[in-house]
Amino acid sequence: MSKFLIAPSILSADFARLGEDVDAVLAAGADVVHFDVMDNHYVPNLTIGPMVCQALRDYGITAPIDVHLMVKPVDSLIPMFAKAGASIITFHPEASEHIDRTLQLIKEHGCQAGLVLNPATPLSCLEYVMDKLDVILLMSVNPGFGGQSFIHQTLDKLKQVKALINASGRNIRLEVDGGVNVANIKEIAEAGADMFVAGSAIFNQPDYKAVIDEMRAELAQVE
Ligand SMILES: O=C(CO)[C@H](O)[C@H](O)COP(=O)(O)O
Repeated sequence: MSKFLIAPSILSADFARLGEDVDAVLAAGADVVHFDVMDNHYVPNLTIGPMVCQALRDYGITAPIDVHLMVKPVDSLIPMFAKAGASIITFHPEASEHIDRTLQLIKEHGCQAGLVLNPATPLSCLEYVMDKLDVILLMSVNPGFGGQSFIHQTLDKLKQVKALINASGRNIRLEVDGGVNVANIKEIAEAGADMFVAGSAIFNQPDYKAVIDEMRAELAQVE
């Protein structure tokens, strides 16, 4: 398997036929299902919860499901998502009263744990918890909606986080989410990302395989 993971955001999938659409994007070569959970409180939009995650598992989806919690508070949803089949659970530090406790809770429930940093969230929130992180997700748009443009300053932030990961000596995935597409994925990988969330760039095209193949071709130039 490539060291780079492509994680289509189902925020841009066809919710009326979600199982089928997720199946199609995995058959087209995606590695991970990115599952955006919004509560109309932490972010100004409302999406899906643990029942939909369970429904995807019941439908037969076996790929890792990467649950991105854009909710506040977060802790009560963690056991529910773990039970519903989440593989990775990430949350925003601003949404948890006790970041260390929330990370531990995710791990106690058998999932990989990660923090999500909004474009203006400082890197200081990573201090003291690097040892508990499996994933660091940098938002390259402000969270809440698909189809926004990539915020260019994220490239510098990626480089800084990559240096922190290298210094920690730990195997932490560096994920990026928002405005990722065929034209910029190479530059994002060069800045240090190894997991790429893309919603509209994939689901808004008729041929998912063609887009994912193009993304892989760009990434192959970095590997
Ligand atoms: O978390 C998100 C928004 O909060 C989405 O995952 C993200 O924006 C992906 O959508 P797109 O690739 O269309 O930008």
